[in-house]
Amino acid sequence: MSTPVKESRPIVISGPSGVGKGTLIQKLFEEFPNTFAFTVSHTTRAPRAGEIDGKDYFFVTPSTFADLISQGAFVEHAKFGGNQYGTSQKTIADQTAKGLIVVLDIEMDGVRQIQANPNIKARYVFIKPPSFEVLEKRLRGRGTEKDESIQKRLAQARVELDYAETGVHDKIIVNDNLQEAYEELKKFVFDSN
Ligand SMILES: Nc1ncnc2c1ncn2[C@@H]1O[C@H](COP(=O)(O)OP(=O)(O)OP(=O)(O)O)[C@@H](O)[C@H]1O
Repeated sequence: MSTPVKESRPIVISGPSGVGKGTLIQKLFEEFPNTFAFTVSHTTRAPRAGEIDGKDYFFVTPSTFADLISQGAFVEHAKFGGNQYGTSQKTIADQTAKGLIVVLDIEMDGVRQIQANPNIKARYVFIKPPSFEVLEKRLRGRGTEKDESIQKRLAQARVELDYAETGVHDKIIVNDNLQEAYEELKKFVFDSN
């Protein structure tokens, strides 16, 4: 079922690794399968078990990634946890042209770059953990990262949380109770302009 929306500006969802962005976005897509669209990011990181090239990410080598940067293909690209991630201008334009609302799940440097890009008029949501301790617990509980990667993500999380304090996002949602956070996200997506 598709739901009428007031506008089709892309929604940029950011927040520290492990805070629950993927979980919230998945719920939104499940409830409204014909309203939203993902853009498939490019990354130099290795696929996790079950991830499919071209669906979850375009998995590329560092050299291909560098070529795409020099061609100006990305609206944002960033290095995180030793790997590079980028969103192409084309993937956003293609989905918006279909009448879908693009949902972007990106981290802080990417948010900054999109905010500086006059061609993209997005709305910005920050997902915040109830506490740093809870964030660490979720990240460990997910079981996808080695300890070194968890430490990197937690260090980056502090920087992300400080950035959110500067008031650059349109909406900040604390993901404590998942259902409540999801309701807040839906309200923002469908109600505000
Ligand atoms: N409100 C919540 N309460 C308890 N656990 C949660 C909540 N939201 C998400 N989780 C759990 O926390 C873990 C991290 O969630 P998720 O993978 O969605 O994070 P993420 O922000 O997408 O991380 P990354 O940026 O690394 O992809 C998952 O195991 C998820 O099930």
